[in-house]
Amino acid sequence: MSNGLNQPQQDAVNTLRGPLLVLAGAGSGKTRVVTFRIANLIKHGIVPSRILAVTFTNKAAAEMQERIAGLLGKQKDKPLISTFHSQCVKVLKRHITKLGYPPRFTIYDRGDQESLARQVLREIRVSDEMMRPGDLINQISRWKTLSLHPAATAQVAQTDKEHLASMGYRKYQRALKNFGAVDFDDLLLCTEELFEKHNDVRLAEAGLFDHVLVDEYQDTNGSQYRIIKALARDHRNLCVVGDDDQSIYGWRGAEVKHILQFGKDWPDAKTVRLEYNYRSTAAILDAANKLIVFNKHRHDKILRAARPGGEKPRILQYNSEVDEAREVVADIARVIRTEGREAKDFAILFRTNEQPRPFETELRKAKLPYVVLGSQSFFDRKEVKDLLSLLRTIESPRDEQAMLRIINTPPRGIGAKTVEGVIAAAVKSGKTAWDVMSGPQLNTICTGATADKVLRFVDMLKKYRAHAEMITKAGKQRRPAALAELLRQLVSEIGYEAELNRLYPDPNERQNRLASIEEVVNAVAQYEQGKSEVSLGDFLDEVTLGEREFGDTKDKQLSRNAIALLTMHASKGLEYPHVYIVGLEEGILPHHRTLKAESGDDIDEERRLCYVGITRAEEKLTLSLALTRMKWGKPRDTQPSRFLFEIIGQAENPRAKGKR
Ligand SMILES: Nc1ncnc2c1ncn2[C@@H]1O[C@H](COP(=O)(O)OP(=O)(O)OP(=O)(O)O)[C@@H](O)[C@H]1O
Ligand SMILES: [Mg+2]
Repeated sequence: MSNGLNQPQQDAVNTLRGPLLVLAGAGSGKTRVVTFRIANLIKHGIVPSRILAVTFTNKAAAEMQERIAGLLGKQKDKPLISTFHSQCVKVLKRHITKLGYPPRFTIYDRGDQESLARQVLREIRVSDEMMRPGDLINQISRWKTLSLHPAATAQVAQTDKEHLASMGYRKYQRALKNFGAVDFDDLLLCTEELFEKHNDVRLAEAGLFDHVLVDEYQDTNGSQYRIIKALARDHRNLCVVGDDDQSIYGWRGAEVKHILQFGKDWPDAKTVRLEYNYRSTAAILDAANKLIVFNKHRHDKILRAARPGGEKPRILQYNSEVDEAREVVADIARVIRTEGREAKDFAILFRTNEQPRPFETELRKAKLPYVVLGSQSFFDRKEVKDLLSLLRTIESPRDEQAMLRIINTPPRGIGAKTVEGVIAAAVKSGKTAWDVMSGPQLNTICTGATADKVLRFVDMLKKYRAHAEMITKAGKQRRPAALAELLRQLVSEIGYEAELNRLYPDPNERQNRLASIEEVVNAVAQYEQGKSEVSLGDFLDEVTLGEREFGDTKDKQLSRNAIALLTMHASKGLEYPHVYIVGLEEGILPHHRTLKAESGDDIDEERRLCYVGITRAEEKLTLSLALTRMKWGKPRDTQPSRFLFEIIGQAENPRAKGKR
């Protein structure tokens, strides 16, 4: 072994051309191979910016960028390390007009999607009891991850509910396009469609790179799979790494078959297997291996511990979820105190988003620093949404969701009646609400005084739009923090502070709200730093894609040294010395939704999720459960998760028997 790579790892890193698959278990150094291979390609003269590496999360992308800088030193020209979604945004920015969208499109987040769904359901007269906006969005997303367009869903819909959803989907999609907006799934679908229908676009985009590398390949869905294929088809320099045992996004349309059939798509592919796990001790790895053999349909794989020995995982039972939270936190505090560990060495892993609450309470009581990873609560604050909507309206006036949110916030005398009139006129004439508001039709909708108010609003937006465009054009010549300054002016011109005073009589609350506005301004200023060209649209995209965060950001908190609270889904690829997996109960892990399903496939995915969780631990793993848990305000008895019995060897494995 040299330079920290074992023989097969070196083999992969030194394979500089052609299709390459690294199929290997958790912690075996797959991500390390991707990173070292990029560095090696650069050493062999590949221009860094002609290398594209795709990862699943922004955090993974940032970590990889850092590791490469560590290997090569800081360089000006960098490889492009990106998530699927960010890369698609770049493609769409260059070519989306070919699909009939405006060049400046908006990306809808979950909140925007739901409010549009609410509108659509109202239009087709579906009540909340029949279908909630969230249900419609989930169904649409399921269809989209299968690359089904509205027309196709009318064919596959079977139940009444699915037929309604199909109708809703058609309306939803039409409205999105009208507003010049796309949702997260569309980012992938539209890119796929562009590549499929416009070969010139595909050639131009594929021609930007000589090498494509993909981490966590087991979790690619159909669109992602086809996008990657389209990008790598000509140069064939495609390296994918993954682990079929860690495929945990089947519910989002990911298909393990993509990784298992890599050799069929690329017959000359070289396959490398890694058999040593460098992350976890043998005792932890043993638990993981005992669990995962219970799954059907596995690719046989060897995974040995490079770190011998270690402590056996602990299994702890508590009377209630409150006890569980208190004792886990007390345990962490004890280890920090007596073993000289730091807060950032710990992670508490959950199955559901509701679980962290009691833990947060206990951590606060214990005055331990913590960070909840993967939560977006800051963006859900009213004042932050208001401000971002205002910026979005300035950037892209067709974005009706954003405009309707702020047309009368703070109140400027444009009532609901006027708004309804504008929308009705827009629908009737096939125009956007913005066209109606800024055209002669306005006078037929409202009285002169109201029309004046609308016009003043329109003019204000136009003024800021022109201002923002000037800043973009000025490039490097712009004043420092020019966009942040624009935002400050805007906040003052609309009188937002006075509005806060009116809404929140409590001075503390007001101060809080004001602070989040300040954070948005700060974020804009940070975005501008060191960029040669800036634009409002670019900033907003970064925000929506989660690349840019505000407030007490995760990064800030992490560098502040904090205990990580995260779901097992979000923990993919990460590692911590001490890991606590909590709530190991039937109904939580495996999740109750999967218990109903007839086929065992869903349970298998839950088992893989548990496997992902266990294999995050380097030195010490603690599994815990509560014997009772509150349901609708009453404590209910629980049952230990079947996975616990499997781990400790007290479950019969029908598959192991069948094999012998
Ligand atoms: N040859 C090696 N020598 C020493 N340490 C190694 C070696 N290969 C990998 N490691 C270390 O093992 C740990 C796991 O590596 P890495 O994260 O690349 O694994 P992975 O296969 O991507 O895991 P996962 O499946 O969880 O994504 C890291 O801390 C890495 O630095
Ligand atoms: Mg990895």
